[in-house]
Amino acid sequence: MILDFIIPRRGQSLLEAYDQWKAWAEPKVCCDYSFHMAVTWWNDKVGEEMETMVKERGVNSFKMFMAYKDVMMLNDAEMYQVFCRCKEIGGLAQVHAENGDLIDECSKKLIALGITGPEGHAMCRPEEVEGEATNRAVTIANRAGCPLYVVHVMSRAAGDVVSAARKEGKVVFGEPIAAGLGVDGTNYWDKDWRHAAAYVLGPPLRPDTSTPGYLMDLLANGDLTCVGTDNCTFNANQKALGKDDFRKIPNGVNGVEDRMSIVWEKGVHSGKLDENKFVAVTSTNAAKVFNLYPRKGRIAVGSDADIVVWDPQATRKISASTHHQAVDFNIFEGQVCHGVAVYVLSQGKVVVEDGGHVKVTQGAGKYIPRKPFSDYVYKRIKVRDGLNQPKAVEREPYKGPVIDLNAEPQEEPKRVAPSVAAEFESRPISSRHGHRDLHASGFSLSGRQIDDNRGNTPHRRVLAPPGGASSIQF
Ligand SMILES: NC(=O)NCCC(=O)O
Ligand SMILES: [Zn+2]
Repeated sequence: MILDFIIPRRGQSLLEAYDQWKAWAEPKVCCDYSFHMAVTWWNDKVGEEMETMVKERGVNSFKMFMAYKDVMMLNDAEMYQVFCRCKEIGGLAQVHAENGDLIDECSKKLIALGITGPEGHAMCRPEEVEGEATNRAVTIANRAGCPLYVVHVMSRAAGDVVSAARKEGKVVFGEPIAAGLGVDGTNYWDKDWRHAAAYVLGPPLRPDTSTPGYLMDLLANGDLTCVGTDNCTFNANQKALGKDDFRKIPNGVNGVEDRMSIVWEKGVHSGKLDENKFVAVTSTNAAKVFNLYPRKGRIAVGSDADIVVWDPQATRKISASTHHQAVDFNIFEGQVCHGVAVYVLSQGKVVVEDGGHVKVTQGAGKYIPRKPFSDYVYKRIKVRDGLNQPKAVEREPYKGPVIDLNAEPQEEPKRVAPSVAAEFESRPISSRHGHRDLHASGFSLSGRQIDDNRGNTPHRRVLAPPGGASSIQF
């Protein structure tokens, strides 16, 4: 089964986008499928449509972009609103965590410096940009009391944020993808433009070559939960839209077809995961998080017969020349992986046999609606909400005087000589607060006044610094 992302255009109705994606899928899809919904803009109507998505279309996960400024990016306040809405309707908030403002600024600088190739894509979004956004998403989710799923965790920094949040007990899930576990970001510096551009995705692969192994370690210890792919392929001539400007290279790489082999090779064959953990991170955990379990993610009477017969000893060499995906490049080209799917059954029918021969029927895949409030995600949240209702302090009402800080000042005391009073009144009104600007006053913090030398004029003292709520004593 696959879960695809519906991505409405900014301003487009979620329902309309759903219908469009469904119409694309229905005649072609070869296995069961369901949808996540991206929330690329926000207003009350979007909030209402999210509820319709959950109740009438079986969509229970909503992705927000913290990157792609001016196209799909939401700001923090909008994210908070969407997270709150997710919580009300039992949806799972998903984030693409990168700081879109910083990426935008930095990429402009790089272009001005003449760095236009794919390496610029990695240089303008270093891992702190992912780490910061991941931390911000965790914070916003925590303020909204909403569970969070971080899609495509691509760096040590982001992985560490997810680990720390989980250690603190926050309901946060992190998803590495096949690309991040199988290859690294040194490819962006390849001399062949076509090769380098083929690896462009967001967040990028990291030039730190220890990153794939580190992400696998987090998967092994349970800090990361499910292996996704974010499969989103473009041919070389489509990537070439950005031949003179890395910002125009369409983001996305392959992953679905090779995901299982990559996880087996880098995880099980390396001794980091056992076979049971392999099943959990490639299937069962996702079924639980997205509320498909036990229909999917389990082999048992009553569950769907989507089954892989796996030969752990067999090997295969990954190549664009033999793969089945509609793309002319494979980011795992040449890798030899242990672990081969000898047979695959979908809905009880054999769709792959003899270690690779595919025989599917287009349109045979069924849309699988998903219910909200998945236990795996929401059970802890519900208990906590029951225990932690915010409560006001009970106290006697305040009965003293209340001063209106915006009211016109009282008449100046009579004892101030008229010329001094005129000088005081002539100080400009500050544009920000509508009050007199004490920084420009003749008062001094030492207590010295403009009229100190005037015979019997009384002495005035400022009790609080300028800019704050000062009171002047006579
Ligand atoms: N990972 C990736 O670049 N996919 C394309 C859209 C997205 O950024 O999620
Ligand atoms: Zn994304």
